[in-house]
Amino acid sequence: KPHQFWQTQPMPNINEMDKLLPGPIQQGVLAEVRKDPLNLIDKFEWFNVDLRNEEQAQQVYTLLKENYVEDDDNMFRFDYSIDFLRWALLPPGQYSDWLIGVRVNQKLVGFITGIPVTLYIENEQNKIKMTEINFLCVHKKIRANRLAPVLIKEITRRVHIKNMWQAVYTAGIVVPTPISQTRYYHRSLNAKKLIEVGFSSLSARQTISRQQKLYKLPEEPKTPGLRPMKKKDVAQVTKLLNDYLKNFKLYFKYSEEEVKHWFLPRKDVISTYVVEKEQGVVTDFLSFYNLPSQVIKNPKHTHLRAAYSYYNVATQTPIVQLMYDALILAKNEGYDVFNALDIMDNDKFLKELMFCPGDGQLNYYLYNWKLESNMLKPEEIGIVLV
Ligand SMILES: COc1cccc(CC(=N)NC(=O)c2cccnc2OC2CCNCC2)c1
Repeated sequence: KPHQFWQTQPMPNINEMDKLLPGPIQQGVLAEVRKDPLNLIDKFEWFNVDLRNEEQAQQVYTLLKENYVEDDDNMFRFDYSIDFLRWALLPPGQYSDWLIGVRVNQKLVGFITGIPVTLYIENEQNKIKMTEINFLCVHKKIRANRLAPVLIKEITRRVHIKNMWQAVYTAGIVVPTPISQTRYYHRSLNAKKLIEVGFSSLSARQTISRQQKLYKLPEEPKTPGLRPMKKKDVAQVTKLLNDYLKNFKLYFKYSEEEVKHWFLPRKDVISTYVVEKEQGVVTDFLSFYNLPSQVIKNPKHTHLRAAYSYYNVATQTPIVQLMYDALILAKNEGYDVFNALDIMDNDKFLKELMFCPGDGQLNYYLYNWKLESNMLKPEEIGIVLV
């Protein structure tokens, strides 16, 4: 009974793990891809979301705000802003039919998205054009209709039509079959608020003021030459990023166009700071994205302001110092907490900078691909999904 849908999909399962050869699990045949959308139950209809359209963007925003991912104790729910969704879902090369909505009487009740990516898997030779899937959401009131599998099948069809046969995605839940199980960590920036919203709790011997002292940060960053990224830095940041990411077993290669899109600062969406040395040489950069959570029931606060570690490259500055500056910058931008996964080189700073482990995990998935190694260690993962 469990994973009724996922057992039907080309994902490695436990007992056939060793029989599968590395690479695609199923060979896709373009001519066999269904040309028309899957059938929907009566009154439900497909519609391609145009996020540039204010009204449609509002509909997506509201659906997610009220029905998207909550933490395990249902105290917080992600509250992605419209500006954030436009950043995340309108990258260079996006397809207009990969932002898929389902409507009933003009009301949005379901959503799923894909963006085109080129993923390198375990080595430079496995350079695969595929889709990055995200924002699978079904309205709370219609959860029993098995709509999620239909949304997944429909976006799979629209990806197959483009002659792409793999996908990458993450989820807090475990379904067949994670390629890596990463853990998330939190670093307190505003101890008082985290306790007031119930994100952190005090043990018997702890007090709010002791916590505030413990997590106190300097007013200003330490690294000389640290400043917000500008357009003129794009070429150097692209080189730093691509050289760094090839160390990992799962990574994207970025064009300058893509670095412009993903890293140039956007207020309340993405913050990127570079370290500029003499003669304008950029030796390091740090970045974090803004993903607030609605505090579901709290008399005093409606939102938790959270910064999420994005990509950080330290070639001259010690990574601990660079990330300590990231904490100071995030605090000064008004964040309450700084979150990070134990992927890439993050475990080099998590403990030293007093991050605490979260109560869940984030699983990475590859659709229709058997790895050479059964699982990847978190430190072998070089991609961050928003
Ligand atoms: C604090 O408010 C929350 C609201 C909803 C869920 C969670 C727990 C959670 N599931 N956190 C993460 O998945 C997470 C923790 C650290 C870093 N990135 C993360 O997820 C990212 C990447 C995947 N898509 C969601 C955002 C927390």
